Amino acid sequence: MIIINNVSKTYARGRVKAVNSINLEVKKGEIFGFLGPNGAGKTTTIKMITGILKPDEGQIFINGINVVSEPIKAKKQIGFVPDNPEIFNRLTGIEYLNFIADIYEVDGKQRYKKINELAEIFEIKDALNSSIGSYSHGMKQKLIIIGALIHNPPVWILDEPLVGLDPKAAFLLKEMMKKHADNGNTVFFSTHIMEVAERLCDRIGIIKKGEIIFTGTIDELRQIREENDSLENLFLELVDNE
Ligand SMILES: Nc1ncnc2c1ncn2[C@@H]1O[C@H](COP(=O)(O)OP(=O)(O)OP(=O)(O)O)[C@@H](O)[C@H]1O
Repeated sequence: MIIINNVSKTYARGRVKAVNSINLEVKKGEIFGFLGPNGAGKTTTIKMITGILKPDEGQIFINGINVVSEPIKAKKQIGFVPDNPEIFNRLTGIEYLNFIADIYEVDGKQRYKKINELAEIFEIKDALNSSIGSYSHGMKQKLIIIGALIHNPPVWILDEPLVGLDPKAAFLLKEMMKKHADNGNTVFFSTHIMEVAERLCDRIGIIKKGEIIFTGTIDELRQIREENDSLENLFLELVDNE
């Protein structure tokens, strides 16, 4: 479960208000899509949820753990896939995964099982002994996803996870996200594409210029957007973005 209470964040010494007093609650068993156009504040919010950035105001709890006051404990709950897969090019895939498994104190048996299972699913087993520098964008992304899930985290946070993945890998990841939520866990992901959210999410939140302008189901969005011009325009913008 993720709780975001009145969270704000500014950049450039307060000149850029990236996130403005947002409130969100994502429950266990739920896939939550965080939607918004470019520059809306999605990545900033995700960086605060994962403890990379500290909110200027407000609090964030992951399964009841305060991200700022108990950062290590909170991070153990989270599997995080960032939007940019630029990672340690000089390591081999398996060195990277072992490094991540060491940080999360995953024992040998579990890491072997998880790496085997996920590398098989994403078809990068044969590449694990090659250096990451030789990987394509999609392969790096798959490696990051495996690394993010190696410690079996209950809460998945994914920043634009489907961008750059081939259709088969995107399908597999979506299936994994559904299964994870069906097992009673939490999945939070950002996207700027309405269609992705429509197909995958139990609920969505829409952020625009740092403010949450809608939370609810896709059906609820359909009902109210006809009466709300600004939401309707944003909806069309997000659909056009595809
Ligand atoms: N390090 C930074 N310094 C100054 N301004 C920043 C910084 N990072 C983000 N911003 C600004 O904060 C706002 C929110 O950016 P953010 O990256 O969170 O949006 P986003 O919704 O993730 O966008 P995108 O879909 O393009 O990734 C934007 O106006 C952006 O220009």
